[in-house]
Amino acid sequence: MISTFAEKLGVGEFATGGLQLAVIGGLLAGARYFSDYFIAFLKKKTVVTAEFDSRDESYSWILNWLSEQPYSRRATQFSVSTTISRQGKPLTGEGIDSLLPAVYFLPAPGFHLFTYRNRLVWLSRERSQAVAGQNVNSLTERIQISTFGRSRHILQQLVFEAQKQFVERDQSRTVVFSADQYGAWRRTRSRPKRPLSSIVIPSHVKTHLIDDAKDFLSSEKWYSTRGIPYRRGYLLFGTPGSGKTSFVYSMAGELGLNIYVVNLSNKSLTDDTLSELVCETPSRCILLIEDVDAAFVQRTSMEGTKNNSVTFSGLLNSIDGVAAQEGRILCMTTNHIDRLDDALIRPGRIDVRVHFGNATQPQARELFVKFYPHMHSKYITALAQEFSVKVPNEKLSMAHLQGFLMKYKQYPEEAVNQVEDWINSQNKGSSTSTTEKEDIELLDATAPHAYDTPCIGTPTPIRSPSPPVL
Ligand SMILES: Nc1ncnc2c1ncn2[C@@H]1O[C@H](COP(=O)(O)OP(=O)(O)OP(=O)(O)O)[C@@H](O)[C@H]1O
Repeated sequence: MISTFAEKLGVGEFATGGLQLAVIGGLLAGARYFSDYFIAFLKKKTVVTAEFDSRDESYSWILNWLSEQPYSRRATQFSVSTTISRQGKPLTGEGIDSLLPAVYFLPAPGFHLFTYRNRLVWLSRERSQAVAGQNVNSLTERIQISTFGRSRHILQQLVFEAQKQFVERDQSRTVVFSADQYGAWRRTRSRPKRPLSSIVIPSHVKTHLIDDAKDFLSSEKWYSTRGIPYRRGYLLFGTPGSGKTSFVYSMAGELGLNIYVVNLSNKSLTDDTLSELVCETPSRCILLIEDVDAAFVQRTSMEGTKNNSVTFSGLLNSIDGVAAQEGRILCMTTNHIDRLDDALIRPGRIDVRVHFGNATQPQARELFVKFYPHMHSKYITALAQEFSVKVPNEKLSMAHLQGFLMKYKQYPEEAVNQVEDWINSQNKGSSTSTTEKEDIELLDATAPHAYDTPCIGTPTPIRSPSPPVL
C-alpha cells in the first residue's frame, strides 16, 4: 500500500523504503503508547492504590502497622530497624535480652504480597537513589499498597487502622519532631513520657510552671477577647546538665503535647523555611529552641552568623510574626542568658524565665532518694542525708551527680562511702586531663548569681520590664 502510494507520488525506490520504515515505526510507537494507556486505564479501573511518602508522618503509621502484620514476621526479605522513627512492635526478649534495644521487622524494599481482611494486597517499597555526596539520612522512601477493586474503602480502612494503632501507642509517649532538610517537620523519635517527679527541682517551681501552662492552654478565649496573641514563652536558663531539657520533656508529657525541636545551627534552615515550619506546627505543641545563645550572640547586626542562615530578625518574625501558630508554647534553653539579645526575651516573647543551677544539697538528697525507690524508705532517707552533706553546694551539675550514682545503682552505701573520694578526684586532677578540664569548667560555671538572679524558686526581675523568673 505504501509502495503504491509512493509510486503515485512518483518518488524513487530509496525514498519509498524510508517511507515504509517511518510508517512502521510510527505504528509501533502508537501501539506502545496505546497499550501503556490501556494498561494504565485498566489499572485505574481495577486496582486501588494508597501511597505513603517518608517525608510525611503517615509513613510512620504504615511502618508501625506493617511491623504488626503477621506477614512481616514471615517475610524472607525483611529489613531490621532499631530506630523509633521507623518504629514498629519490638520483639522483646527476657532477662538480659530485655535490656537490648528493641528490634523492628519490616518488609524489605521491593515487592511483597500478603492478605489484609481476606483481600489480596501487594506492597512496593522503594528508596530514592543516592546521588554522589548525598547524606544517606536524606534519602526518601515510598510505599505503595494496592489491591483489586474500584472502591478505596478497604485501603482507607487500612490507613485509619494504622493511624489509630499509632496514636494509641503514642498516648503514653512524647513524640519529638525536628526539621528535615526539605524544611518539613519529621518525626524523629518518641519516648515514654518522663514523669515530672523525676525532675529534681523545688516542687513549687514545677507546680507553678505546669499550672501556668495548663492555664494558658485553657485560656484561648481570654486571649482572643483581649486581642492578645495566643502564645506563651518560657526561657529555661542556667548551667549545663541542670535539667532544662529534661524539664521541657516532662512538661510535654504532663500536658500531653508533642515537641517540635528547632536546631538553629541547621544549615539548611533559612528565614523562610523557619517561618513556614513554625506556621506548620500544630496549634497545641511545644516549640523547643535549644541553646539559643549558640546561634546568636548579642545582636550586632541583623545578619545570620557564619554557622547558619537564619537571621536574628528572621527568628523573631518566626516566633511571633503574624503567621506564627497560635496556641503553641515556646521553650528556649540557654546556658548563657547574658549573651541573649533583650529583644529575644522581652515580655510577650518570653513570659516566664526559670533559672536552673548546679545541684544544691537538698537536690542531691532528693536525687539520691529517687535512685533507690525499691529500698526501705527510712533507710534510704538517712543515707541520702549523709550523701548530700558530702556534696558541695552548687558546685556539681545534677547530670554529674546522676552519672556518679549510676555507678552504684544497687549499692547506695557504696555511693555514700565513695562520694567524697570522687569529688576530691574531680578537683585534684582538674589541671591535668581533658575530662577533668571539663570538671573545672563545670565547677567554675556554678555562679547562680552571675545573672543577678537568685537560685531556682525565688522570683526576681532581671531586666525591666521583664517576665517573672522562677
Ligand atoms: N534537676 C534535675 N533533675 C533530674 N535529673 C536531672 C536534673 N538535671 C539534670 N538531670 C539529668 O542530667 C542529664 C542532663 O540533663 P538535661 O539535658 O536536661 O540538662 P540541660 O540543663 O538541658 O543541659 P544542657 O544545658 O547541657 O543542654 C539528664 O539525664 C537528666 O536526667
